[in-house]
This record gives sequence, structure tokens and C-alpha cells, in this order.
Amino acid sequence: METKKDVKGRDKFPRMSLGALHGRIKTARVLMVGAGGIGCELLKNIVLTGFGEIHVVDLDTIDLSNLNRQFLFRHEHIKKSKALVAKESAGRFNPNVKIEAHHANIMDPQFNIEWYKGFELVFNALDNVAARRYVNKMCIAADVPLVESGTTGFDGHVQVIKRGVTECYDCTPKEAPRSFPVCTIRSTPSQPIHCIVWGKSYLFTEIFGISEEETPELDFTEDSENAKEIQNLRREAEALKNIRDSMGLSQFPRLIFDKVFKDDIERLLSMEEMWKNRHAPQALDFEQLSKDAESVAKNISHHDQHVWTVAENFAVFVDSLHRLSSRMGELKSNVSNATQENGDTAPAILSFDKDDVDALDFVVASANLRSHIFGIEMRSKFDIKQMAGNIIPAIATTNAIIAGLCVLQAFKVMRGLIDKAPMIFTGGLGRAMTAESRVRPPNPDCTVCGVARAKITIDPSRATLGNLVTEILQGQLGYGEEISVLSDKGVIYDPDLEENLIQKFGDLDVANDSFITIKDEEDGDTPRIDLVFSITEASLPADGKAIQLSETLNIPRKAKAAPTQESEKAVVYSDAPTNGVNGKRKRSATDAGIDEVAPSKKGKAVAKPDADDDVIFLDDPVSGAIVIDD
Ligand SMILES: Nc1ncnc2c1ncn2[C@@H]1O[C@H](COP(=O)(O)OP(=O)(O)OP(=O)(O)O)[C@@H](O)[C@H]1O
Ligand SMILES: [Zn+2]
Repeated sequence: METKKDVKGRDKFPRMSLGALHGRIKTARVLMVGAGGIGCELLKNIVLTGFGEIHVVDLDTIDLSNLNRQFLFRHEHIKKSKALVAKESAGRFNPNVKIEAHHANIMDPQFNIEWYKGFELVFNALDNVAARRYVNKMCIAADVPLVESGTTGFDGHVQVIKRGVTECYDCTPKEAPRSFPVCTIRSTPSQPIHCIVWGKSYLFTEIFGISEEETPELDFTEDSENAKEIQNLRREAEALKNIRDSMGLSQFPRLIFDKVFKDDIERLLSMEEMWKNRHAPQALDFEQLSKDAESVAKNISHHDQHVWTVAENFAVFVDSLHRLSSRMGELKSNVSNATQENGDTAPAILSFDKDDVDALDFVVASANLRSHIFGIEMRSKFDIKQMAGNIIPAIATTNAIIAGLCVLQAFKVMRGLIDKAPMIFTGGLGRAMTAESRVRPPNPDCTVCGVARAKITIDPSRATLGNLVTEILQGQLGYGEEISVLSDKGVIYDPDLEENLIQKFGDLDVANDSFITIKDEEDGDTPRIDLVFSITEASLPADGKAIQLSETLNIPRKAKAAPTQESEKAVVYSDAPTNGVNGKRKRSATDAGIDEVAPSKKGKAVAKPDADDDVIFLDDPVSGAIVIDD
């Protein structure tokens, strides 16, 4: 039982170290998005600091692989909600703090601008760019300060974002997820990663999952040069699908093997042009490899640290194909029983998971056999697991340091010292921790924070786009004819889209709590900066207007483009120090005293390897580690 003295004692040290701020922290309502690696550390910190009310949002459940670093979770919590368990575990550290858990996606509409406005501060502890961008946009719209953070291995960052004061998460462009041209993967691989993507995203999915055309790692864009080859590749995939029907039969591995490691390779070889300046592939022989594989140890697939021979890869290929085929057989009979019982028609498919041993064995063996065919070096199962699973090991200490820095930056925000809270990085070469020399101001061209914002209320039963354009934009705000209106889905009005003027907002997919952007396209004089309206739906008096803009708006004009300064030219956009931001940052790597890093799928970054580090290069032989998008 907690005594009054205990509670007072708990306050003593924060009060001594924080002074007057402690009182404000005790009544502050804050939001923490993500209860993973950083989130667990951060929640512990803010609970112990004594923030009065903490809301935690996480959409996920606890996985075994989280337990090594997400210390609020234990084995018995596996499959339970991260947000709820985090609340339970951290709540015990400080009973004075109220914690609210939301097991939900932060991008759900229930978390609207009004909800964000209820917080003094938001902490991001996320692992992907989409959610980061979303929270950034909401915090800018609600004008709530955001402490954004991320880690990848030893690299980490903390960025304080405040509308009108600092740059926001979107002020610097973020890289689109990487994908591989389908011809590289399917016809002309030159690196182990190409063969791994082939094994995982093509072969595995064509045999056990959904079709490759639904796989984001493969880019099917055709140009006139490769259109014919893409057609051929589609035919190949079709033939593979037909072989799928023999799954479970003893000849199944041979049918697959001959198709992908012999016939398809021979077809490729017949395209002589292709191999003039490339290493020509060499088809494999099932009979020969079967003989070679007779002496391979039964438990070869457990040896994950060394690179298997071709015969060993062959043995694992055949064995894992049998294992996966029998799982598919069971899955199909379960699905057909379920269909008979309740009409549930869920498809019987397997999807690749790096922790699924059968799937990993299959991808390792297939990728290595293909590498061998194309004269590419083979890799160990351990390496391929990292690459196929896109894993950069998480370091608990980096998360702990970053979570600590998040709180220190939050104190500055609450003290009104945002100008003393520049972006901080950990990792890299040289110093363990570096901070930028100053807070970066907003980018005036940013489409998220370099815009004017206002709220409009529409009556969904009556309001049309025409009401908005003529009454509000042209009437009340003085816009000219040349304007366009964009919803989240794209352009809904411009002078060529007049037919939309009679449409109601619901018909244009513009709903409550969504945003529309007004672009002033007037030639000549400097146009207004973009205006973003957040939409509130309400039933308005029938005798009044169907749309209401209650604020007086003074929308600034865009500054005339200034000639580029020499000093600006010297600052390079590098793929560097994004540390979880997954974008290009306008600062030189050397500025920050950190080595360059390459962006990764989760919005995290990976340190550039040493020259002799055995890492595959994606775009440029000197640019560093590769990343596969899931
Ligand atoms: N849109 C979202 N809404 C709510 N929570 C999210 C959203 N996107 C990601 N998250 C959560 O953010 C957390 C990020 O934590 P972390 O980077 O440690 O990832 P993880 O999934 O726990 O671990 P790992 O990916 O390394 O196995 C996760 O718990 C994840 O569920
Ligand atoms: Zn911005």
C-alpha cells in the first residue's frame, strides 16, 4: 500500500531537479505514439518524471522478438496489446500518473485535430514514415509541439517540431520506398540482394502466396525497351502458377526446379544481346545435384553462419519445399473445412516471414542457387535473414539514450526554449552524440507547414464544392479564377473541372476531419501560399450559408524565388543522418560529424559500412547498405 510519504518522496527529486517546471509537468497531458523499442523506454521516463496524464497509442500486439529490448513486456504478454500492457507495466512505476491506452492505429479518424489539441506535447516513438508524416501533419494542424524520434542500430535522432518555429518532418523531402525494376530481379540480377528479392518476392509468393504483381518490391513499369521482356516474364509466372497445382506430389520439387533453374534460364540465355556485356547464366541440372546432395548432412539448414555449397543449397531447397508443401496441404484442408462450415473463403496462402524457418530456408536456398547460376556470390542463411527481413539490429541502449533525450527536449519545449532544442543525433563516427548548431526554421515551400491553415464548417446535406469556390474562396477571400482544390485523393476542382462544382463534399470523398488544399494558380503577381482547410461537418441553419468560415484570414503571398546563394549551394542534400527520418536532409554529413547513412524501409537509417564490410550495394557501389522494402 502506497503511503502519503511515499508519494511525496516520489516527487522530491523531480521537484529538486526541475524546479517550477515540475508543477507544470504534473498537470500536463501528453501523447506518446508507438510503444515499441523507444516507446517502452520513453514511457518509463515520462511516467517517472511525473507527467500528469499520458495517452499511449499503438496498433500492434507483443511479439517474442520484442522482448529483448521492450522491457515493459514479458513472455506472458505475447499476443497482447502493446498499448494496454505498456500502460499496466509502466503504471506501477508511479501511481500519481494517469495513463490511457489506445490499441489503435494513430491514423484512425477518431484521433482528430480537436483530440490532438487536448495535449500539451506529442512524442513520436514510431517505426515508419507514413505514421510519422501523419502525426507531424496533425501536430502542425493542431499547433501542438511534437518530439519526433527514431533509431536504427547505433544511430538515432530527436527532432523538436513546432509550427512556425522549427522545420517540420516534411520540410525535407522523404525518399519513396525503394523498389527494384522487375527485369533486374527476373532477368539480369547482379547482386545477392537481387536473388534474395527474387526468392522472396517472386518465387515464394508465386508458389505459396499472392502473385508478384501485388508485391511492392517489384516495379512493373514498362518502357518500350522492356515491354516485350515483361510480357515474357508474365508468361513465365503463369507457367509457374500451373505447376503449383502439382504441390504435394513427389515430383513437385523437380517441376519447380526445372522450371526456374533450367528452362527459364535457358530462355534467358537464348537472348544473346542480353549477355554481351554481362556474365551469362548457367542452367542447373537436377539429376546431377541430386547425386551431389546425397552426402549432405541432414541438419545442414541449422548451420546458418557459413555459406552452403551448391549441393547443400539444393538439399535445403528440396527439403524446405516439401515442408512448405505439406503445410500448404494442411492449410488448404482447414480452409475448405471452414468454408463448408461457415462460408468463410479466406485464401490458403503463406506469406514470407523471416522468423518462419521453412520459408527462410526456402528463400535462402533458392536465392543462393540463383546466385550460383548468375555467377553472384552466395550468402549464409544468417546474412540472408537480415537482408530478406530487412533487419538492422535494434540496440536497446540507443533506444534508451534517445528516449532520455526526448524528455530533455520536452523540458525545453515546456520552458518555451524551443530555440535551444536543435536536432540531436547519436551514432556515426567521431562523437557519440551531436546536435545541429541551431534550430532549423520552417521551409517556406513545405506543403505541410509552409501553408496557411483554417477551419471551415460545412453542412454535408447541402454544401457543394461550388459554395466553397464562389462564396468562400472567390467571394469572401478574394481568390481569382485560377485556383485548384485538392482533397487527400487528388484534384477535385480546377477551371477545367467545373462539373464538380455542383457536387456535394460527400460525393467527392471529402469527409469530416479531412483536409482540402487550395492552390492559387494565378499567373503574374506572386500568388498566395497554399491554404489548407480542415473540414468540420455540422448541420447549419437552413436559412444560412451551407459553408462557414468563421475566421478572418490573411493569406500571405509566396516570396519571389531568390537566386541561389553560393553558401546554399555548398550544403548538400545527402542520404545522410536521417536516423529514422528516411529522407534527404539539407545538411552535410561532415557538418554533423557523422558518417553517411543509407535510408531503410522503416524510416530508419543504417550506417555506411566500412570499405571491407561485406554489404551489398544497391544504387551506387560506394553508397552503402541496401534495403528491401516489405
Ligand atoms: N500507425 C501506427 N499507429 C500506432 N502505432 C504504430 C503505428 N505504426 C507503428 N506503430 C508502432 O510503433 C512501434 C515502433 O516500435 P519499434 O520500432 O520498436 O518496432 P517493433 O515493431 O516493436 O519492433 P521491430 O520492428 O524492430 O520488430 C511499434 O510498436 C508499432 O506497432
Ligand atoms: Zn514543414
